[in-house]
Amino acid sequence: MDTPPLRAETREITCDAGVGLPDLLPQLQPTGAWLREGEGIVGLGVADSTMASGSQRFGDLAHWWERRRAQIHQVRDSPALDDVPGCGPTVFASVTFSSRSTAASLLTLPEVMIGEVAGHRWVTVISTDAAADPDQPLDVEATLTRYGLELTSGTLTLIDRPSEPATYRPAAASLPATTLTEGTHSPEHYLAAVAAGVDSIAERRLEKLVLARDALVTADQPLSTGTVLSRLARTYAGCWTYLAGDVLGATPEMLVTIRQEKLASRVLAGTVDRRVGTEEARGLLLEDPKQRTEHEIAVQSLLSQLAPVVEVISAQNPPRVLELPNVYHLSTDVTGRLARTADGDGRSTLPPALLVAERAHPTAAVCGTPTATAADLIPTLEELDRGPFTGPVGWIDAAGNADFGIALRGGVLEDEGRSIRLYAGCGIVEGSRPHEELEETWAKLRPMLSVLDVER
Ligand SMILES: C=C(O[C@H]1C=CC=C(C(=O)O)[C@@H]1O)C(=O)O
Repeated sequence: MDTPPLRAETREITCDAGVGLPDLLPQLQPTGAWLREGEGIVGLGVADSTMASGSQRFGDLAHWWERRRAQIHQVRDSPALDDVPGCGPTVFASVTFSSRSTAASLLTLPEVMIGEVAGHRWVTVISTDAAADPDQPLDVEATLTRYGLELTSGTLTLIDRPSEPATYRPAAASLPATTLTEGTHSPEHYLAAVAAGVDSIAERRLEKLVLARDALVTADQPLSTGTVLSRLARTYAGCWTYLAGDVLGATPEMLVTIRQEKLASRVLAGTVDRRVGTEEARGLLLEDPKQRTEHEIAVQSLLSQLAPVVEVISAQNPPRVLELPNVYHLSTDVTGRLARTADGDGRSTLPPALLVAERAHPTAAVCGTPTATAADLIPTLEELDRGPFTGPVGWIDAAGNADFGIALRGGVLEDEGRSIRLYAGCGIVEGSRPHEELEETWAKLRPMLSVLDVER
């Protein structure tokens, strides 16, 4: 199919003093987001997009972006932005956990992107007007106006911004009243699924598997996605707050970060509720063989799955304890270097980011060991289509840099944003107790429940 070439213009900007992306979000209707510690990228509108499904979904999406990015004519007003990851035309990505999911895996190229990374701030506007004269500059200001933004002398503001920048703070931005209801199954169904998983482990059919459940939050009006993301980005600032398609949340787990040939990952497995004190939690995680085994299985799965595409890879050892506002996790950071291969013309190339993510997915933090046995057993016991939950979520820029988190601690918007289906799961190993795992799912649902103002 013939697709028209796209034009992209990136401009360096400033914002009012003290105003960052989380302050702008409640007034915007983002179509993509990726934020950590107040920095990141937010997308508005859609310039182009694609969907894929089945076992070829990673390859199909990778192929689309390889072709599409080569068709974008880029202009930048500042060389300082040249090597900033995520700057310029960037797609937001969400890939389903299972190749058998009925949900779509997708890439979205927004029409407008606002970014802030390492002190650099910018807007990128992508022209969707195929009939426009390619020699005429893009009307960046007019495009921004359509999204409620104003760019004057290089300063980006909301058109109807509050008179005092301090009142950008979204404390007052409210959400409609919400109600929590049971998901696809009852909590008893989850207890039975975990008990059956423990039995399969006792029969030595597998060593570990991750079992999830869902819960539904409904409202009488559409939920403001920008407000939900802004709240997550503030409360869970150390996590990666994400939106791609209909999936959003704040994940603490990084599947792969790619910066040219450099690769990094953060593996989490092993959890203790934050209601326990720090010293006690450290003991419960670092000195419990069950938690250490569950964690080690997840680290080894990532290392062995990435082995074919890396030259060098190493994992921090021993793991450390990561403190989040809702839970503590055992955490291992992994770093490595991607292997170059020769393409058809003999040029040395790096594997596309989506194909690296395909290798890494699914780790035993979201599936199990052996992977194929766990992947077969999970749908039988969960009786759930996870859709994008526990799949890779993030972004890829035109230079091939990418961040793919694991879509955890989040949910999928349904009914035109009037409801959101939340998901949480737990790693099951020998000795796991169903009631403790059910309680752990509540701790993992807490970030979303709290930003949605849901009392449990
Ligand atoms: C499957 C989830 O978490 C995974 C990631 C970190 C710790 C986990 C655990 O301790 O069970 C899970 O493997 C979830 O948050 O829904």
